[in-house]
Amino acid sequence: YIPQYMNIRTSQDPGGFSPLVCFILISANILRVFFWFLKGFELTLLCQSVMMIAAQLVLLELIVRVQLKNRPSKRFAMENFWQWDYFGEYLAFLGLFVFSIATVTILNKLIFGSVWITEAVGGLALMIESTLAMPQFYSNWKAKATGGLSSQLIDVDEEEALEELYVMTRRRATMDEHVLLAKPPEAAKNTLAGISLTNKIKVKLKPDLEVAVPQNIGPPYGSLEMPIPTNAAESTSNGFPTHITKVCCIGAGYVGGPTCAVIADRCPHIKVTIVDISVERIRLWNEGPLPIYEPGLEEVVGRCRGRNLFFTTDVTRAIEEAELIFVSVNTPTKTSGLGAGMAADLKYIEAATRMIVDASTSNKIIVEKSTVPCRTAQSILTILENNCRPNVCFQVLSNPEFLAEGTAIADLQAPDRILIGGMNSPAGKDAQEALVKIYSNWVPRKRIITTNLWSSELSKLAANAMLAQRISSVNALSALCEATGADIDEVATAVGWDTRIGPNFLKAGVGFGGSCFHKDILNLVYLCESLNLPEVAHYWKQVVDLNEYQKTRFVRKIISNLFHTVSNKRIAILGFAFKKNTGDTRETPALTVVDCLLAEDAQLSIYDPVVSHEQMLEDISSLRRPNGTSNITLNTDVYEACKEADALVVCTEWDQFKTLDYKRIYQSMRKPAFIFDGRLILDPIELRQIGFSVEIIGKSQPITSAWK
Ligand SMILES: NC(=O)c1ccc[n+]([C@@H]2O[C@H](COP(=O)([O-])OP(=O)(O)OC[C@H]3O[C@@H](n4cnc5c(N)ncnc54)[C@H](O)[C@@H]3O)[C@@H](O)[C@H]2O)c1
Ligand SMILES: O=c1ccn([C@@H]2O[C@H](COP(=O)(O)OP(=O)(O)O[C@H]3O[C@H](CO)[C@@H](O)[C@H](O)[C@H]3O)[C@@H](O)[C@H]2O)c(=O)[nH]1
Repeated sequence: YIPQYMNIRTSQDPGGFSPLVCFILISANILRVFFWFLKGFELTLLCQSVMMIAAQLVLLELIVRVQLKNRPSKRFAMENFWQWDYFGEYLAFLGLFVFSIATVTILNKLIFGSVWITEAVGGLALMIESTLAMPQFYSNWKAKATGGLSSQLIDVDEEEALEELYVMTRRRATMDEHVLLAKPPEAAKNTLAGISLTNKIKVKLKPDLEVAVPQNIGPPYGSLEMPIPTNAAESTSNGFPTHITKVCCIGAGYVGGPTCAVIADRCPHIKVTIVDISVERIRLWNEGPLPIYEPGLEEVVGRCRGRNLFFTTDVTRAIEEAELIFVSVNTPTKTSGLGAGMAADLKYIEAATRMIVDASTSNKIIVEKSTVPCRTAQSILTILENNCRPNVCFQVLSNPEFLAEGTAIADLQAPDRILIGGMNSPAGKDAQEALVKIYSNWVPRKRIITTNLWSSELSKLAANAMLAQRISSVNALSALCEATGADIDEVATAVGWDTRIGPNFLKAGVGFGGSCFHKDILNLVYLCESLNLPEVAHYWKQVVDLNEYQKTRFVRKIISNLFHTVSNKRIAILGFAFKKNTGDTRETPALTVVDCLLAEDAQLSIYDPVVSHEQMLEDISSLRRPNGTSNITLNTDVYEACKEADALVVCTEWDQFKTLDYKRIYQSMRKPAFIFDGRLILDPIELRQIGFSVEIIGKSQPITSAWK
């Protein structure tokens, strides 16, 4: 119980350890002590009982003190048995217990002399002690993990367990079930113990096994008292700090905000300052509501803001004091000039670089977080070299970000890998090592990959291109499924079971959206063209072309099913974000659907649970349709959006669309009532039974035959 005590004291969280264990051991041993008076057994065993009572009282006192901080108060009453707030209340109960047993013992010793009463006291002690595993078993069974048991108690290999936790977290994240590793590393170790124990008793892990990581875990770890070092960081002979204590991030967007908030959360010893030129964005980061919607982000920011995480527009000061600077500004596709519509616009990268060099009076490590064309680091270095103050040096690293929106926090807390590219020089290696050390605070070392600069830059574009290529491949097959009668979900499952292919990222749909895939592939295509590799450029261009085809193919399907005209028909668009669990609408396929339907004179009512109406209006206005937004109604209630509609079109896979009351919706619609599922989330059989005419991407009408 000493490791148990130490764990609880360090994490200030009893985790899954049940205080009922203390109750059982104290009461059983009190009975044993009295049993000794009645039937004197060996003195050593009596000593053991006394020591156990003392040890459990010490442990209980700590648990009671810690748990009061983490949960609502519970009054001293029987219905709250052994969950009371104060240690004195437990002592009062135990006093009463001792008094009762003492009375029985004295009466038996002096008056009754019954062997039965003697044996009953001893037997009761044994019976109570034999239930020892029950409370812990119950609490671990409820949590589906053995959190609360110290790893020493159950003897697990923590390295191995950490890897298992990683794999499970990743698996759940890819299953789109949001997982928050909101626990401090120390407490997470308790969770790990549970996973290994589960393996030990050879229970096969279920894919949906709960990783016992409650989202709200009470006080932040890395306590508020932890000082933020003000002294200069340690430097190497190359003049670059190896232990970073102050980090700045330029760009408080979808990447900069969450990434650096997680760094601050996981590294309480590092001061993280996020800067942006947008005064409004910084105001929202400081005052809320946060400028971006990302599950779990509020909790992370809430834990660190004002402690070691700061948001400011004072760019110069933040750069000046930082030892390492992430550049996380936007790199959109160029809209005019050379490479318009294809090449990445690097004006924000250049502006940020010039801001850095102007404000720097000491050596700094610059980290490219933004997605950039291969060899951008060279341009950054050249600008820095030509403008730096005397005796000020820079190192440039490439550290692309692989988070996906909607699961950003889980992705950042348990990344598949961290990629760090750097120069192959002693100073370059030192700079890489400094960044490796930051990530090592929560990412296993073997998942941190170091490469040369250009490999790292290109790997980011390559990863996105290959992910998007999978979606375009499955979407191409979905057209074939509709033509042949095959079912794309069944095909994708069958194909994905091949371990060489794997099951992830094979969901057919209305086409991929988001700020990255489209722009990054075009960026890659432009790079190939500029390097005189037209065949390679053509190959990747097909991924984007097929995506455009898929979006318009879906709209054609809608129009042809609605008797080749949607003029003045009311169509409900369900979902406007580019994917679920985000409010981001950049490159959302919903906008293409809206655009095409407006071109056909349809009346659209749009509903999205997260995207703001202002954002939708801004996006739709950018289409510059002759009627503007007059054919659009924006709804805050999904049932209102569907009322009197001729058709529903699912554009985003929000979970709530799976459980709507479709009978009620059907009754409120014009007939025949159509549903077009662009995300393959609805049950066609159930909907057809209600009366809907259902069209789903990659699925054709069921086979008809006289034989049932
Ligand atoms: N969004 C994603 O999911 C994602 C994932 C991985 C990588 N990326 C890449 O990360 C980069 C950033 O993407 P994002 O989605 O966070 O963009 P974003 O538009 O949300 O944020 C960029 C921020 O940078 C600020 N900015 C621009 N120039 C600045 C300057 N000179 N000084 C201070 N602030 C400045 C902007 O005001 C904006 O707030 C892009 O290169 C993108 O391709 C994005
Ligand atoms: O099987 C799938 C998976 C995704 N999508 C669609 O693809 C788009 C992109 O989805 P996702 O990749 O999950 O989100 P992003 O936030 O765009 O993340 C991608 O782009 C980021 C920016 O570069 C990278 O960091 C991530 O690794 C990469 O997944 C969305 O419209 C999804 O609906 C599908 O249609 N089918």
